[in-house]
Amino acid sequence: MTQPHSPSQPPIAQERVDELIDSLVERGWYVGRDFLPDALCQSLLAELDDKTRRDALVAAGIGRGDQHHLRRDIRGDAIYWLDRESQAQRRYLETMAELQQALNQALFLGLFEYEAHFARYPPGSFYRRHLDSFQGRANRIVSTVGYLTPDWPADGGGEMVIYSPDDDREVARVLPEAGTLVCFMAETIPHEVLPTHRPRASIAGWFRRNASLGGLVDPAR
Ligand SMILES: O=C(O)CCC(=O)C(=O)O
Ligand SMILES: [Fe+2]
Repeated sequence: MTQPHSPSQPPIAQERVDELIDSLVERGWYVGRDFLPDALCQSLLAELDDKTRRDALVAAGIGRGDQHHLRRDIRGDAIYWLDRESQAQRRYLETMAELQQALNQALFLGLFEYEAHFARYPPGSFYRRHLDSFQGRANRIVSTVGYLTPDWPADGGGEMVIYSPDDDREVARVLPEAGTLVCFMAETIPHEVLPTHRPRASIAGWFRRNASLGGLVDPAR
């Protein structure tokens, strides 16, 4: 019997990776439904639920380093940075490493690192429109968001809205349904999370290039 994700078997079909790359080139963003395996999403959600019960999540802030501060009027999620401690996390990170390799081969992006956190948005929370690359530190090159909550209803709120970088028009509205992966250029694609009506679980992550500032290597967070 074949294992659902045996190490020799790439978890994502090549056609899906090609589709993602084409869309990034054409539009700067990609939305893939059923991109992530169900069993993987279930394990990751169980892990996030467990961390939530154990109070291991921290309130998310904006900015990094000295500039980091809480702004509940801007974002209301709680996060946990991936630390490779579980099989499910390692599997997710392996999948992203494959994607990183494919992006580098196709687009010469020079991505060399990936950082990601679990995010839980409690009912009523949101993340206002923003770009993912911090000003003056253009080191987050490509963003990814993988959704973990199964059976998300059409009226559940919490959609991710993507805007055109050219004219600010809304170009996509994505239900945060388990298995969906969104990928976009971090420096140019404005996006937001609309207020959610139920607990919303995801993994947000960023492929980075190393940026050094004043001789210091940029810290990851
Ligand atoms: O969860 C999402 O849909 C997007 C989250 C986001 O934009 C972020 O964490 O930067
Ligand atoms: Fe974002």
